[in-house]
Amino acid sequence: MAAVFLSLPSAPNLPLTARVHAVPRGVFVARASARAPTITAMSEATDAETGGRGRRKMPHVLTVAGSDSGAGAGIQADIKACGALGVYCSSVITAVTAQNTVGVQGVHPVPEEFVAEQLRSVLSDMEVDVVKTGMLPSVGVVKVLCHSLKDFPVRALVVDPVMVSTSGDILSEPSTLAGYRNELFAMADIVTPNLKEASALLGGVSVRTVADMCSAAKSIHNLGPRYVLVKGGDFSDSSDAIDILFDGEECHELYGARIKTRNTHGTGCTLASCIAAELAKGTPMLQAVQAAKAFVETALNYSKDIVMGSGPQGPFDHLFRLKSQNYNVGQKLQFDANDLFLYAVTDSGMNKKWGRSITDAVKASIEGGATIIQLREKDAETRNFVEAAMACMEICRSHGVPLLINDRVDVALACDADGVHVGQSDMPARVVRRLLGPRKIIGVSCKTPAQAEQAWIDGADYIGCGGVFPTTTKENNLTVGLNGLKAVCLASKLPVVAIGGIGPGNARSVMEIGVPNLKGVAVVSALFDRESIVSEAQRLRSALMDASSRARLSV
Ligand SMILES: Nc1ncnc2c1ncn2[C@@H]1O[C@H](COP(=O)(O)OP(=O)(O)OP(=O)(O)O)[C@@H](O)[C@H]1O
Ligand SMILES: Cc1ncc(CO)c(N)n1
Ligand SMILES: [Mg+2]
Repeated sequence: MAAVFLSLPSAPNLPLTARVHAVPRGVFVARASARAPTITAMSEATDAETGGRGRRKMPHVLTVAGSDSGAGAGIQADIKACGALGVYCSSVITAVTAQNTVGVQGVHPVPEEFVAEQLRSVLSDMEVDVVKTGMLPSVGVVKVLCHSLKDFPVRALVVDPVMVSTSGDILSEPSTLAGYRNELFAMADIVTPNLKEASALLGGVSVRTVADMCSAAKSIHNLGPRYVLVKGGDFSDSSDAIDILFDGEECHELYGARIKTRNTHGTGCTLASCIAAELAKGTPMLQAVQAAKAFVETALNYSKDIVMGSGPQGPFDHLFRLKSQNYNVGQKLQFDANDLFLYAVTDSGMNKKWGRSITDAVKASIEGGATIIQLREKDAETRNFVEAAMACMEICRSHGVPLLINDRVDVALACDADGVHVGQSDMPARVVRRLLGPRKIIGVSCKTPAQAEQAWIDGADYIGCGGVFPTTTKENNLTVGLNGLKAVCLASKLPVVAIGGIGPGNARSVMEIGVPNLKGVAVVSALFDRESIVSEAQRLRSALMDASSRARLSV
């Protein structure tokens, strides 16, 4: 039983007022069959209460974990991480620890029956989407949790098999290992051991290299979870933070920058909570893991100089976005791939030829229907480019059209653009991601399936594929043709925009290659090397609309 389970959990409000312990189990077991009708009934009631404005469901993660008095890890990290990602987090506490930056001074497990009671309270009432587990101090608690999840299924289960703190203190009985291996893992969508935990789960095998991580991930996958993420935070002599994700078929090497800081207490709890939060929002697993990793890296970077406590491992600040303009202002919550529909790439040479300012070119392309703009200024002075980019940003924001900058991450940062587009010889997308943070849009030009796979691993949001047809805009540009475009689309999970020699006359033939992730066409000369940008954009738009309505009709 891998994915835990599609139906949204819910049950009627139970009379849970001021009781201490022991609620009869049978009451809760019986709820399962009443689940679907209950949701409808609750929606109607709440619609009436909100005066018809509709019911807003908040994504909800339940963390089942231990309390860390120092609040860097455990329940406290989980609540902060979910909160930072806009997700509600309820908490079932399995143990209370006395803990600080020096280590763990004491552990006080919560009685198993009371863990069960907390689980019933939350799961029976509060529409949990995803359960995330952290410190489960005994095999008894693992069993209690498995029972609860069978009674109250949720959409996904994230298991962080916490065993030992970084300070070396034991956080779960050795017998818990058997509970994980024999019961909980089979219900898990993802399990996230660190190097030592991966080794312990496999009877002490050595996990010291990336190849070891990959084979450990495969062996743990045999215990039942759908995905395994072996975390490499403990590879402290590497300049990268490398994690390995095994999806049942392939091992993906996920690279991030290793932040030089002592403030890494709770990275594992935070990572697993962010994965859970993203899954609760509906993000697919692979992207959820990437977003979580980017969050940890950005939080560590923001917090690297914080001084708290005298011990070797300090906490970091999960709520950095509330405090830092860099990580917050004007950011899109999620990239909308449909924005790639009519993608206008400005060209400084062409603007010069037609005597246009870059802002006039941008205004006209938006007026004609462009859905995203990229500024490609190969020969502008930096100061002029930044000024023009700021002016274009204002125009684009006021029309709700995203603006990307070609190649120049510094210019994108300076004008707070929505993102950057890079080619194969520009800065690697994963470095761009590190500089721009998790929420900006990153596009990568790719000609081959291998480049497309790398773009995804590096955390890109979309692929630009071409030149599809021969073009004069780029010298010595290899043409991939419609077949090359199709091969890249089929090989990638990312949305693709086609580029190179495309205009109103051939846009339809491009869109008709019939792959769902081809989202639009990007054009340079078809708009900017023409007398009227507005009317050329309109012609192109109607050719694209025509192609998409035909595609819909033929489905
Ligand atoms: N210094 C660092 N810079 C960047 N990323 C890091 C760093 N340390 C850890 N990470 C990342 O944090 C995530 C958690 O990995 P880690 O191996 O630290 O987990 P853990 O040992 O379970 O953490 P903890 O037990 O301290 O909560 C991984 O994605 C890892 O790559
Ligand atoms: C309560 C708790 N959970 C997890 C960890 C692992 O970081 C910790 N140190 N403390
Ligand atoms: Mg851990």
